[in-house]
Amino acid sequence: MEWTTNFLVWLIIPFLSALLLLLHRLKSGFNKHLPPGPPGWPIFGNIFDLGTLPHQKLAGLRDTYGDVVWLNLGYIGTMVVQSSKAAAELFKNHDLSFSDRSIHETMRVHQYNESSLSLAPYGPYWRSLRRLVTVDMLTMKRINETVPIRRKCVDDLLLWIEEEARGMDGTATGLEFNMIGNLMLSRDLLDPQSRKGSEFFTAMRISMESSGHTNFADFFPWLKWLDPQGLKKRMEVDLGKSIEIASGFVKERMRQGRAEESKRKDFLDVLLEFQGDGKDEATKISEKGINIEMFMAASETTSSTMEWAMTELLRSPESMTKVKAELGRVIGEKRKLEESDLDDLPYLHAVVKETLRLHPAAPFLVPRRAVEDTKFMGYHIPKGTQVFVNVWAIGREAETWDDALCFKPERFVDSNMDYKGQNFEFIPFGAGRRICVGIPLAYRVLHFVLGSLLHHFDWQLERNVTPETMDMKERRGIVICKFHPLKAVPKIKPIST
Ligand code: HEM
Repeated sequence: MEWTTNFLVWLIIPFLSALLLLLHRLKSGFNKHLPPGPPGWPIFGNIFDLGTLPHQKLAGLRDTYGDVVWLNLGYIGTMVVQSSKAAAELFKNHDLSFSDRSIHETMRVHQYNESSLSLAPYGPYWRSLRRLVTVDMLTMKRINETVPIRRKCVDDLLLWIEEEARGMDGTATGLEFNMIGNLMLSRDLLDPQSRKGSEFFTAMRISMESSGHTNFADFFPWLKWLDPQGLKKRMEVDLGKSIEIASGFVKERMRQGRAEESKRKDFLDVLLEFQGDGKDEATKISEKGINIEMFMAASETTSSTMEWAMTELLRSPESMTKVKAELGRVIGEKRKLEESDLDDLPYLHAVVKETLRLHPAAPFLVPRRAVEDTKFMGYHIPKGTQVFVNVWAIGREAETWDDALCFKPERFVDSNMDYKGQNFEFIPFGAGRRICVGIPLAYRVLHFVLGSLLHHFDWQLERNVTPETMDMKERRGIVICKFHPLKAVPKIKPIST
């Protein structure tokens, strides 16, 4: 009896899936002019074409299918933009049509997506959240007010490295978390005394990894309730833990009033004040949403960029010598790098840009979604299509970049090319309406932390590792980190403080 039931279930599920899929594709433009793409499997479509590192696998399809590729990921039609030409067309002429977000199932746990800026559907709620963040939180004034906090974090880090002499392994991530923690909550999340801080950090890390996995429930909506890989369940636990800890911080602050010791407003104060006004759509903002979001959006992106920068510099001793020579010339050996020095360090800027070109933290941006049926480069793109802009492929396209695969910061030294969304060959922070809101903060953090690490120490590879044999493998996730964390050995230089 049980056998018969199982047999019927396994017969009916694929049949129903195929039928629903066919109806869906007919309705959403199957018979219209979609971009070309690989043929795919029945029912599953192109899910298996994604491989373990989809940005790399899809970049390889450009030669066969051109600048815009179509994939059927189960039920979800997906357009992949693979060239700077197609990206320019998208952002200059169709930004509004592709300004929605595609939301993965794991991001729905604890209603996370409902109070998130990066996942908010394009509309009035997104606009008011975005205004809150750009006008109140991440302004130049606020970033300048928080210089001493970053100074203290970097000093602690330098001291810690000096004492432990343990190299970079895990350090950049820790530092970044610490820093954003301070900016958001005036709190040292990585204080070794703070058990809550380290629990928060671990839970967030696992959440980020879980949300980057291929989840069949994203491609077959009727599997959502089943959560076949258990990813949503795992996310519920880990994100739940992060939210609980962050909410604890918020409640504590509400009890205590503003952080007495600094007398400076931090972002959490801004948020709490804003919630009080009650006139705006975004009054719905809950402590869990925007706080967790800022940790997620800011921490892994900046820390993985720093790790890749250090990796590339250790692989390219000539660039390492040049960047250290510039720091030596501008700062000298007698003092530390300050944020006010950053404008005088063009080679350091070029190192960061070259790193973002080869290793954009979010290789598909944050996936977009078509708000309406759109005619794009002669193709019919149905409403609801998921859109990947493959910035990893764009940063390596041979037509734009000489020696595209080589790390050569010099290419940016006398160039006006910037990552602020105007040069479509170089869009690691995205472009258009939904461009990253954190660019001004990321700019400060990346240059200040990397510059300080380079100026304060001489870095070497571990024994038995050479620039040629260094491991460059990527780990899949929402943010592309190094698969094996970088291990580098610091040599302390005598700098008077
Ligand atoms: C190296 C550092 C960073 C990189 C590479 C990066 C990259 C990105 C990318 C690619 C997007 C999507 C853009 C698009 O769809 O066009 C994005 C969005 C976003 N980023 Fe960043 N980011 C970084 C740092 C930060 C920081 C420091 C913060 C905040 C403190 C932040 C907050 C956000 C938010 C809130 C969004 C969503 C914006 C929206 O949907 O309107 N990011 N980021």
